Amino acid sequence: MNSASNAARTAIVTGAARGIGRGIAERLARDGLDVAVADLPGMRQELDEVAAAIEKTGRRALAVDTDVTSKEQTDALVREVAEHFGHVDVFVANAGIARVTALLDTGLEEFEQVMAVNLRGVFLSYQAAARQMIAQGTGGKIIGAASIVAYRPFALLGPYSASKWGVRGLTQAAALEWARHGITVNAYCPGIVGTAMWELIDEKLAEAEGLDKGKAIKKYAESIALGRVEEPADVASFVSYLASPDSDYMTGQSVMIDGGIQFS
Ligand SMILES: NC(=O)C1=CN([C@@H]2O[C@H](COP(=O)(O)OP(=O)(O)OC[C@H]3O[C@@H](n4cnc5c(N)ncnc54)[C@H](O)[C@@H]3O)[C@@H](O)[C@H]2O)C=CC1
Ligand SMILES: CC(=O)C(C)=O
Repeated sequence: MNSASNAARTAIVTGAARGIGRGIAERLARDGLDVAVADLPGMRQELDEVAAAIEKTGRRALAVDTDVTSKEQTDALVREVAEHFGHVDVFVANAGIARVTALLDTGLEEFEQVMAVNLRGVFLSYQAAARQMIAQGTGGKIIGAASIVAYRPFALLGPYSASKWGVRGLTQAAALEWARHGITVNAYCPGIVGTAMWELIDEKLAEAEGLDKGKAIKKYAESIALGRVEEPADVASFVSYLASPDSDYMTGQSVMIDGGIQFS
């Protein structure tokens, strides 16, 4: 990697107002990067709190309202960060949504909502980040949010699983095409992380399986070899590696970080 040399390296993290994205943003700041955090306008208060937490580490922060399903907004995010920090070295396309739905009951609108955020959003993010990094001539690190369901589906997460398989494919294609620019592209595949997303999944799965609230996540967590539900910090420490020069010889990979649910 040949990142911008004298200035601090910089990162953009989408879906950073809470959960895994917040964990990644704060971890990258502790690693010494200046970090721009992006999320939907409705998450502005939480996003400002994350920016304040980043500044407490001594690094610079920037909060930008961004809907990653919009090409205009995703391009504007990268442009604003490049103008503010001078360069973009790391882009973490973390934003995602989950919908719990049986395939036969899934309407087209719901299917397209999931694809719009989880796959189109990652495509637009990868594209905007790569264009900036190529223009800089510095190389860079592009990192996407996949999931263990990119390798094996969970019941009632069909469209979500398909979107994450898509992220795996996109990550491989981008890695191939952009290697000559010194850009590596990898994705992380968490398992069962205790965030707002799994609160929603638990509620819906419990409803579908006739279980009490909190019981579905408990049941699924029994398959975790390490015996505990994953935390955002577990994902963030792996993303810290992907964002660092230590991972310079790794590209095109979508790697399980799941406490041992799925062995590859
Ligand atoms: N929680 C889990 O168990 C797992 C999560 N993942 C993936 O990790 C990523 C983060 O997940 P969590 O933190 O658990 O979810 P979360 O629901 O807690 O946070 C997701 C964030 O993304 C933001 N977001 C949603 N749509 C957006 C859009 N169109 N534009 C910009 N931001 C948007 C939300 O406002 C929220 O702040 C997602 O891509 C998810 O699919 C993957 C595997 C497991
Ligand atoms: C939300 C998600 O990706 C899983 C595997 O739970």
